[in-house]
Amino acid sequence: MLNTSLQSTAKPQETAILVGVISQKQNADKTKEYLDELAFLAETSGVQTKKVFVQRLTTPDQKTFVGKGKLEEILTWITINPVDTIIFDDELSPSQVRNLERAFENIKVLDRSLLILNIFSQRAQSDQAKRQVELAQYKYLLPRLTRMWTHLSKQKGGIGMRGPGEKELETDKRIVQDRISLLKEKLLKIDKQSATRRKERDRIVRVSLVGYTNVGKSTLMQRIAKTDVFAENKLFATIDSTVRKVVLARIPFLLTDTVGFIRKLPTTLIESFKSTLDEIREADILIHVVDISHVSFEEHIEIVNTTLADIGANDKPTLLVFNKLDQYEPESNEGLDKHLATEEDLKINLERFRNSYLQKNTENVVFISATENQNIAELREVLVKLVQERHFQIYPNWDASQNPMYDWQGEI
Ligand SMILES: Nc1nc2c(ncn2[C@@H]2O[C@H](COP(=O)(O)OP(=O)(O)OP(=O)(O)O)[C@@H](O)[C@H]2O)c(=O)[nH]1
Ligand SMILES: [Mg+2]
Repeated sequence: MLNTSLQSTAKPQETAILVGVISQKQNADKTKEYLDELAFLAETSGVQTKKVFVQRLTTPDQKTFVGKGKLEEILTWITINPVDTIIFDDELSPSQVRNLERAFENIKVLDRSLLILNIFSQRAQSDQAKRQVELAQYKYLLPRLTRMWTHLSKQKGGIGMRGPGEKELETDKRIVQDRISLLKEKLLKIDKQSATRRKERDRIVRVSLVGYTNVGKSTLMQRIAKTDVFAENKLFATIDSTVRKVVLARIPFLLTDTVGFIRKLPTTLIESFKSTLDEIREADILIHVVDISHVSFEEHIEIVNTTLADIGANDKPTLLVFNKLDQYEPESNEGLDKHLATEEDLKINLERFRNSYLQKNTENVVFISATENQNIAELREVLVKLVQERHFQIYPNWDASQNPMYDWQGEI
């Protein structure tokens, strides 16, 4: 009895199928991994993946992303196994969206960008972040203002719905354009305020935590700043930056937790989040956190470095922190079998990573586990060294004993 009553009241979970292509640019392994990540993104926004479809194509089909045959196959599958949503791994062009919506009547058509935008809109807390996401959503939708628009706005609840989609009346491009201008104006005002606020903090060393999404930035922030910062095993747990004042070895500095990066981040989102990214651009020191237990951690490092270069923040003193050491499975030097790996292999693996990244101009490499408290003391030592260097550049005559206000503050 209890079971049925529970079932009848619980809202059924939204379901989806995912579609990706193996192309000249993206081999089978990569595609599988991207689709795993897409499934994680879907899960993060409350959608359960029912099936994944993949097609080999030189490049994605211009009209419908996948070819005719594959489209038929998907349609047949859906007839037997109805789902709410179909999610494509790459950003769809406006005409692809139109064609796919014609093919998949009554099913929501989403792409990776829209899914990410949706997660951002669910998670944004501050006025600034909310408006930034809204702006990105409008910019994304403007060239796609066709059936998709009304389609989204007519749906009751579910993903792809928050933000602009809710306002059914605003189906007119002009209204959307007006809204974009208004949002830009408001954001400009907020920007000016935060620029002033940042200036006021100018004379204190600023450290920013950066990295791919879900690597443990917020968890590490908690370790260092001993505060409650929202950390969760979901993508994009942090959208708004959090700033904390920290004192280590009697040197005060500001520590900022920032939004994680991901591959194929919608371009409209990067544009709208420019001022949030200013926190990173204006930082004195970066702590680049990496999840060493992730199979693609090296690619993640590349993506983060490219994004940093894009926003002009790639020339800062950086502390490279390999996190989740507790979950890392070293490769055995006898072969690649991870089950045969020994403590010695672990050391050799880590040494290899350290050397390879030291060569790539990163002076400081630390291996830690933020949750298990492993090697945090070593991290602290390196961080103190970097902060001190910068601090004494700003205050050549700093004398901690003359600044007793900092004495009582906590240290890790
Ligand atoms: N096993 C293990 N898990 C960790 C470690 N550090 C963090 N995690 C877990 O990884 C998940 C993500 O951690 P967060 O701190 O939210 O990661 P983040 O980088 O802030 O993520 P976003 O804000 O989404 O970009 C959480 O479930 C953490 O508990 C670690 O050292 N070991
Ligand atoms: Mg976070």
